[in-house]
Amino acid sequence: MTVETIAKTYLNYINGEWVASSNQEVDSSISPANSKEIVGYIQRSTKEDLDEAVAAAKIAQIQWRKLSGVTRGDFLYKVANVIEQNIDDIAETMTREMGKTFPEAKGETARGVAILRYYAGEGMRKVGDVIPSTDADALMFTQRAPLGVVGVITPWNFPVAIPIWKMAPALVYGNTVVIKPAHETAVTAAKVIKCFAEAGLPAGVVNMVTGSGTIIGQGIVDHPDIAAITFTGSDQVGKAVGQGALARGAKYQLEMGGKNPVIVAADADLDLAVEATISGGLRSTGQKCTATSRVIVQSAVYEAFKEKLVEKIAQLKVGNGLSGETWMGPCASEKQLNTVLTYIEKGIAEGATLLYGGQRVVEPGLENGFYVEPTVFDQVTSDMTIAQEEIFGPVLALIKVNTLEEALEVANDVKFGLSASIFTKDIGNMLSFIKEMEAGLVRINSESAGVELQAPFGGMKQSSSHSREQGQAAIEFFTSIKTVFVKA
Ligand SMILES: NC(=O)C1=CN([C@@H]2O[C@H](COP(=O)(O)OP(=O)(O)OC[C@H]3O[C@@H](n4cnc5c(N)ncnc54)[C@H](O)[C@@H]3O)[C@@H](O)[C@H]2O)C=CC1
Ligand SMILES: O=C(O)CCC(=O)C(=O)O
Repeated sequence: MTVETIAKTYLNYINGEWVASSNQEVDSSISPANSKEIVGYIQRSTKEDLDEAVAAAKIAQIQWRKLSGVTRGDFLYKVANVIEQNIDDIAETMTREMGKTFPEAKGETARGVAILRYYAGEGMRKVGDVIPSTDADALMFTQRAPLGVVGVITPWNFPVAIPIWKMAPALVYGNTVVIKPAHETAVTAAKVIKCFAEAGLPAGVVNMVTGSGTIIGQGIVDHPDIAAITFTGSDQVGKAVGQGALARGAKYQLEMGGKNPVIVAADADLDLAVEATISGGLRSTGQKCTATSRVIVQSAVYEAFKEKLVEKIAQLKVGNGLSGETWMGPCASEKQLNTVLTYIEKGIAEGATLLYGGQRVVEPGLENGFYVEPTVFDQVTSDMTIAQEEIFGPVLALIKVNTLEEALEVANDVKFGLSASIFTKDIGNMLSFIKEMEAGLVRINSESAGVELQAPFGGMKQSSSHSREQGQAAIEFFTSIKTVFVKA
């Protein structure tokens, strides 16, 4: 039976008003824990809706940029407070809509609050430098100017934190925003945008248009009045977004895939390494761009590590993320489940040994959800598809190496370079890893996932557009530098 009675319809937010799409069409957002459950109806918007949102953002920017950073920051403090008041509802919606467990969803929402407060404070920090001029009578300094309207295109895996870590800096530096959230998590996004509305932001400063990637996402890429685009999502779409933006001279920032390794050195604390591999690889059902997916283990401890890993994984409870007993929820969508199952089949076909899991979970109560077992492959080699491509699911590939040099070679043998971690007690190993590892985040004795909001976040190689988000790094994308020369 389809549970439709509680499903509400969520509207676009344009110029301070909640409005239906111009074609009156909606899509249902279903729960991955039970595909019969409709979480809500969301607008299947048109190019005209996007045009309206961009026009509103463009007009609103004229006044918004004139406010002081402190005043803009004050609005963000208010948004943070409203989200905090609604944290349980937002987190529960996130769990119902994309499947991650309620504690993870609540943690992510709290992280959104902290990000807002961080960037609210940013409104009081310096926005330029004084630089000595060769002319002793002149004053030369830099000033940060906003870009204009920023288009924000976000994925479903962090439906609260990612929109906020893009919107908060965009706003505090004087830009206005049009966001197109992932369609899979548009109800959660609408609840977040409602908090921006309740905080009293002026009309047009934040606008949300839901819809397909090909119409609304592509519309943002092509729109002449959108000055900059910030994107997180797949490698393939990200590259197309970058090309489209470049073609019309818009600024762009891309965060895309990862194929993150953990190296377990012969001297590692194996219990710690096992915990971190499980947490980094399987939390959020492996659907993080920072998730651990390759586990590169020195031969001296390979068998012992493997045994401990499988023993712990066997204890993980898969189920509905709203149940207190659940450790791992479903994949976020049927498409994602099928992607994961296809990669598992490829792993087997290419000769890896399936050590644990590998099956869809269809036990009573879960048969209508997109559940898959946590999965471990043994005897993986670096050339296999499961060791090269981003799976975005709870699949770990164990790779045996003899030396640390070999471990680093394998760790770097992918096109991505987002996050990497090593477990070792040896300072020499740590220093080699920090120096040689081609990744934007290198972590010692800690899992590959988990980003601190006050530090730069982004990848090397093909994981990003070589830019960084979050912390102080955000100012580089969301502003332009003016060099000012004043001669009295
Ligand atoms: N790095 C990350 O955090 C993420 C990576 N992924 C990877 O991507 C794979 C596919 O997931 P999807 O949700 O399909 O990612 P996607 O890249 O298709 O979607 C990300 C965002 O881009 C939008 N989009 C789609 N087509 C577009 C276009 N032509 N122009 C502009 N925007 C467009 C989507 O509507 C969504 O808002 C996953 O299996 C995973 O490997 C997915 C989500 C997040
Ligand atoms: O590891 C994290 O907390 C952030 C991951 C992330 O940014 C992503 O998956 O898109």
